[in-house]
Amino acid sequence: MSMLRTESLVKRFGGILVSDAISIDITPGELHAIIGPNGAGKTTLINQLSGEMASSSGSVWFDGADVTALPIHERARRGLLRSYQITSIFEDFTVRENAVLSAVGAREHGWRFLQPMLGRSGPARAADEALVACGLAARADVPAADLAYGERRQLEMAMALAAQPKFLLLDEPMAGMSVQESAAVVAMLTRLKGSYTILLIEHDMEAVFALADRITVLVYGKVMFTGTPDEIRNHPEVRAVYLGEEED
Ligand SMILES: Nc1ncnc2c1ncn2[C@@H]1O[C@H](COP(=O)(O)OP(=O)(O)OP(=O)(O)O)[C@@H](O)[C@H]1O
Repeated sequence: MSMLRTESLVKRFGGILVSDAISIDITPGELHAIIGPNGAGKTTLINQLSGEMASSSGSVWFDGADVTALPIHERARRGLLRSYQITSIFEDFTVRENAVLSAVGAREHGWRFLQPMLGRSGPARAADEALVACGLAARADVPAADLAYGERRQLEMAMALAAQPKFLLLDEPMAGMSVQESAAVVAMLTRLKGSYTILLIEHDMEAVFALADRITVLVYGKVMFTGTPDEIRNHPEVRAVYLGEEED
């Protein structure tokens, strides 16, 4: 059974075909990476999966249901979540308050309940677990405004996890990070692996090959190949078109 599946998904911008009949299939608990040269259509595909962009044709199936026609918030409510689409970080709130707010928001209780919720089991527990998973437990009581760039990205991820999604769409979570910050994100994703189903777009090939169960190579909007990291490494066409280009 698949958690997320697309059938011949197409996106056209005017006359330009950006997603060219993409069919992918992601199983529960899998960490699936999408790689491809700049402009291959990776971000467009994530936009189509999250619901930020309507598809020109084809379908998206999530958790057994056809969600192609559903708007972004309805897909999020069903547990298909893109990390940054969570409420933006509130600077004056502590790290923990931000995570609790996200957990409360996901349950559609609304804001005014934030204060009492901080002491309650459901959202507070989800928030604390998310902070531990993202390596931010020791920073829980720090105002979000005091976080370093890498920690802010970790908080965004913690806020997504606090909402207890079934599926996480991660678009370049390591972009703009230092080597140490990237290593912290790889460690975090390694801990999360298996507990969540994750689609990861990332240019850092070392991270992708360390983390992914399977990788899909996208070139000019088309799926060139899907396989395990070893299969990708040894695929002549992929090496020539993509990995070779990266080495250059
Ligand atoms: N709103 C838009 N209107 C017209 N063309 C677009 C639009 N969004 C994206 N494109 C085009 O679609 C193609 C794919 O873009 P996309 O950002 O999805 O690629 P990508 O693989 O994510 O690239 P990168 O690795 O550089 O982030 C590009 O040629 C881009 O110019």
